[in-house]
Amino acid sequence: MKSTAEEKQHQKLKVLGVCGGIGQGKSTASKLLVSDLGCIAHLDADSIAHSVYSPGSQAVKDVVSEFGSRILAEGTNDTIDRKELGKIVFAERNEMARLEKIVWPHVKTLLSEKIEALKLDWEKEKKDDATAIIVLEAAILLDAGWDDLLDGVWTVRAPKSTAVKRLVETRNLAEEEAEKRISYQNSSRGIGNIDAEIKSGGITAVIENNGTLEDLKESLKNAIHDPKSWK
Ligand SMILES: CC(C)(COP(=O)(O)OP(=O)(O)OC[C@H]1O[C@@H](n2cnc3c(N)ncnc32)[C@H](O)[C@@H]1O)[C@@H](O)C(=O)NCCC(=O)NCCS
Ligand SMILES: Nc1ncnc2c1ncn2[C@@H]1O[C@H](COP(=O)(O)OP(=O)(O)OP(=O)(O)O)[C@@H](O)[C@H]1O
Repeated sequence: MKSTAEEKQHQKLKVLGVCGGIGQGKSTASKLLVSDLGCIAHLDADSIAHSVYSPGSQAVKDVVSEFGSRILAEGTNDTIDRKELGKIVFAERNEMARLEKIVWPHVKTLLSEKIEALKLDWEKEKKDDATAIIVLEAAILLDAGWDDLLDGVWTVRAPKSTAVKRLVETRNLAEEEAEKRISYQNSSRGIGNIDAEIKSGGITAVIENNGTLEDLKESLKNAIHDPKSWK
């Protein structure tokens, strides 16, 4: 018979952070983890960040007071035009840092609430499921300091040439634009400095994504079952 401690360990619901640069495959990996590998939910930080900009919210007021009314959608005084805001912040790192300072705390609050709600639902169902995992996909999760929410942090990695090819083929981006977007994220933790993050324990597994979707699925499956992939 299992001891109570063993049982608890067995039933623990884990939160897995998936990071990686644009076009490397973090979204594909996160979806596979749920559709094929038994994880129970996929939270996407990009969409959660978008929901922070709901018209009239405190975040919108704070962003407008920082960047001015030029980032409001035409004819409104409470709705952010994300494309306009993007033009400013993607062009200049310091501008993005100002935005992140406002937005990231709101995103973290929403994330924590969503994770708590999923945990409560799972506890109620009392499934004896050793691989009950919530997946949080976020390119910037280490920079944002969300690792305290996580039981493991995996980075999905593909060679730059593969990522550029995939972005050109599937997102209709010009090659130069794809390269520019990849370079933009190179200074993010867990994207441009993977070896140092592995050494310091910031990243607990690297998922190579240079093959087929079946290869990616196999790597993810191995990582789920490898204790070294978890904190
Ligand atoms: C600048 C904003 C308004 C542009 O919105 P838009 O809908 O046009 O683009 P989207 O959000 O889809 O982002 C496009 C790509 O850039 C990446 N990206 C977005 N913000 C950042 C960032 N701070 N650092 C690095 N990459 C980023 C996204 O992961 C995505 O791959 C929006 O990206 C934003 O609010 N960014 C700041 C908040 C943030 O860091 N979000 C990322 C996850 S929380
Ligand atoms: N192993 C693979 N084989 C074939 N295509 C792939 C593979 N992995 C990812 N792709 C494709 O490459 C493109 C980029 O992948 P994905 O959207 O998962 O990247 P991402 O890291 O989430 O990027 P972003 O930061 O923009 O969200 C997608 O169109 C996806 O279908």
